[in-house]
Amino acid sequence: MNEEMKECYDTGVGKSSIVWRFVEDSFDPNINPTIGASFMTKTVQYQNELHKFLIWDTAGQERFRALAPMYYRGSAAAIIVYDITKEESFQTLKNWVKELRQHGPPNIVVAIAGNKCDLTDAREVPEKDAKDYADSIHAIFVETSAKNAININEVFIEIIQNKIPKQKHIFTETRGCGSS
Ligand SMILES: Nc1nc2c(ncn2[C@@H]2O[C@H](COP(=O)(O)OP(=O)(O)OP(=O)(O)O)[C@@H](O)[C@H]2O)c(=O)[nH]1
Repeated sequence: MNEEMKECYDTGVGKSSIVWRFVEDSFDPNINPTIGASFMTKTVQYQNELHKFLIWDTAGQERFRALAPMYYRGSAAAIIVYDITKEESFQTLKNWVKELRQHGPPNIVVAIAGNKCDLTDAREVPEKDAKDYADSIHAIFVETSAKNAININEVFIEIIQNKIPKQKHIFTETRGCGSS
């Protein structure tokens, strides 16, 4: 991990909630923080083909951040999550992008998810700023709400459209610090 990742703001951005919404179509307002990492799978049909996602949901707490490379090293795609109501989480995300570029697989598909878009009154990160940043690094970008099921399936469909090989892992993370 680099020096910039000392400050970690990726816990609680909604990584697990996004995965739960995608895999189980449910939402738990009292979900516990992830310990270490959790693993889930989901198969979706898209344009007459089955695509199986093997998803590592990494922990956002700083004490787990050193584990992240174990999960992203073998991954075909990474969903990096920030909270649109927390500017710091967007800055942390940029550090994660740098880390993935430096140490991740060379052709990893990167998707940026600005989660909690249902909390518009508390927004701190303008959608345009995040979209411009994502475009500048050729990443997929969507604003999501795990709570209201907004754009959750769309993130994964966009990853399929970016032509990741079948049966590859997905790594979700939020940071610039660790993952979730
Ligand atoms: N309003 C709103 N709350 C959300 C949303 N997604 C998650 N939350 C809430 O945010 C809190 C943290 O969600 P988690 O899914 O545990 O976040 P995480 O990023 O996995 O957290 P760590 O496991 O600590 O890294 C929980 O109280 C969720 O209910 C969302 O889209 N909208």
